[in-house]
Formats: sequence, structure tokens, C-alpha cells
Amino acid sequence: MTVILLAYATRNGSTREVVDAIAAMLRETGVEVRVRAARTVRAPIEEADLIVLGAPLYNGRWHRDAHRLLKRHRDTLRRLPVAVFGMGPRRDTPEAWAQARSQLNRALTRHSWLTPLTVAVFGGADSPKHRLHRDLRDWNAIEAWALGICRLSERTAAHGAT
Ligand SMILES: Cc1cc2nc3c(=O)[nH]c(=O)nc-3n(C[C@H](O)[C@H](O)[C@H](O)COP(=O)(O)O)c2cc1C
Repeated sequence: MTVILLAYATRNGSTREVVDAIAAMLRETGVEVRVRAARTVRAPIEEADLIVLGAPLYNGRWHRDAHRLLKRHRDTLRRLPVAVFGMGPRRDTPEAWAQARSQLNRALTRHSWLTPLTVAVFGGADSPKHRLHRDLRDWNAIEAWALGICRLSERTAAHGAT
């Protein structure tokens, strides 16, 4: 059975909600999914056919737990397919979306050995305690991405089996 590890970092919980939604979608397709906070993923990394790493952008930076996971597990992750997503932006303008994307791209350049299968930004959500509680998460885009991941994992598993 295909095993997908979903590793995430979060400050206010919205990334975890996205990961839970992705996990539910993937499980419906018969994939085995393990959800872990990025900081708790220790070496040796669990056996998985594919890793999904999701974390929010804060003040132009990707969450440090995501960086740490990539650093700590570099040798294993070099050999495994990795899909990446970031959370942001906070404002719904083309400029803000482009900025979030370029912040994530810049963060990934710190790990030049990494060639993700796919990279996405899903839109940010304010903490429930925030006065405005804006939520730009596009659940249709998240679902489409999760299904794409599923197809990728099937292809990877088939490739590994030959
Ligand atoms: C203080 C603060 C700074 C933020 N900075 C950025 C940023 O630089 N770029 C971005 O795209 N999103 C930014 N965001 C949006 C967060 O990435 C978004 O709210 C995300 O959903 C938070 O994830 P979490 O709930 O998992 O912590 C910021 C949010 C806050 C509250």
C-alpha cells in the first residue's frame, strides 16, 4: 500500500486544518496517510513513498520547523519524492499572491538539493482570535492538489515496484 507522510508546521492552526483535509481526501483513495508535526519527525524518517511538507509564511519567511525538517532529513529526502506547500498571503490581491509564492520559492532555495514534485501556496487564514478572521484558503484548489499528489504517489509506487 502507498504510504504518504504529511508533515506540517503551524502557529495558529490553519495549516494543520489544511493537512487534515488533505489527509482525509487521500485516505478516501485508499492511501495510507500519516500526519506528523514537522518538529516531531525524527531520523530515520519513517518509510513513506511520498512526503508532503506544508508550513505557513510569516513576515516573509517559511516556518522554521519546515526548514529544520528539510535540513535534518536531507539525505533521506534526496531519495524520496517531496511535495511542498506554503500558507499565505493574508490579502487577496494578485501582488500579495505573487509575493507569497516568491517568498516560498526563496525559502526553498536554501535547500538547493531539493527538487519538489510540486509546490503550491493555498492562501492564509487569520487566527480565529483575530478581529477580521480573513480566510483565503481555496478548498477546491487544495482538493485538486491533493488528488494530483495521489496520482503522483501512484506513479511513484508503480515506478518503485518495477
Ligand atoms: C503576523 C503575520 C505575518 C504574516 N506574514 C506573511 C507573509 O510574510 N507572507 C504570507 O504570504 N503570509 C503571511 N501571513 C499569513 C499566514 O501565513 C497565514 O495566516 C497562515 O494561514 C498562518 O498559518 P497557521 O495558522 O498554520 O499558523 C502572516 C500572518 C501573520 C499573522
